[in-house]
Amino acid sequence: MGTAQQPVPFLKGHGTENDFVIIPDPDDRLDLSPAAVARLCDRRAGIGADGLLRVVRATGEAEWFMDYRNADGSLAEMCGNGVRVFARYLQRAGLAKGEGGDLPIATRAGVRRVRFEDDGDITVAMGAAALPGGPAESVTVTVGERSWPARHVDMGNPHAVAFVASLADAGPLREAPAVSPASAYPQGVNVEFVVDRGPRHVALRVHERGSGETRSCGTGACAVMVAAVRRDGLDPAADGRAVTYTVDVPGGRLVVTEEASGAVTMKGPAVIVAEGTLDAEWLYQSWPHQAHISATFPRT
Ligand SMILES: N[C@@H](CCC[C@H](N)C(=O)O)C(=O)O
Repeated sequence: MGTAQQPVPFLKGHGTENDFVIIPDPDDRLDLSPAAVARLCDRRAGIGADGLLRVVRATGEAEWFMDYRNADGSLAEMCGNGVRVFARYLQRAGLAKGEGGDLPIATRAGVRRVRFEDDGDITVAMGAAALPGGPAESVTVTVGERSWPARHVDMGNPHAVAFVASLADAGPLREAPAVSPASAYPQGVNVEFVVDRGPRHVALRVHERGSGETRSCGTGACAVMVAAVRRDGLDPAADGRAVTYTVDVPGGRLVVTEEASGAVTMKGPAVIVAEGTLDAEWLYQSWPHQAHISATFPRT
């Protein structure tokens, strides 16, 4: 449990403007309720962020576990931008053993390896995408009166990828798009809207499960790339050649590669912008909306 009187250190960072509160908690002492996470991520009454990264010491292949939470306090399996920002924090804190090689980081979706590039970017080995077959392969995304066919892509967390004529077509995205059949996504879904910008170059908007529309989504960029490769009739496995796409997001640019093995890598920036301490009494106070927030995955 956290000690209510002790200030709680935090940092703030972002990757292509997908922003995170980072809470170092090496010894796993803090019990951050969904309400406390939502309070921290609130852009008016809190620090403000799309999600939270709690840094916890792990045992096994990876020395550190990324406890990722969405802005509404719910848990998610994986966060692509988050894992780069998490790695940047470890590097800055002198905790990134394996620098010069690959640094393993544990997530709920399994271990992800990151590499610090000479140009300052961080590359993440995101694992292979899963492309569910059968009725779940093709889903329909609806916003208001408009609907689009979409592809179900799993990057450790669930995505529905819809190719659209214009990024403005989805409107202001104040609410989560409806995705059917709902049975394809029993835990909810992240939705990407995608347009072409040129050969092997796409741009997206994203509505994230648990966070709303954000300026970027790393797992979303990978899901989009994997869907675009198939839409474009490319087959890295059959050709025995990696394929790379540039994926523009509202907050910047990510470069995503699918290897012949199916392994996906994502390269992009990660920045720490501030650090400070949180008032623990504010953080741990009971909150009237607590009853409306639920976590849908196991805690670790
Ligand atoms: N922004 C993230 C994805 C965060 C999790 C997502 N909202 C979910 O619930 O699956 C990324 O960069 O991948």
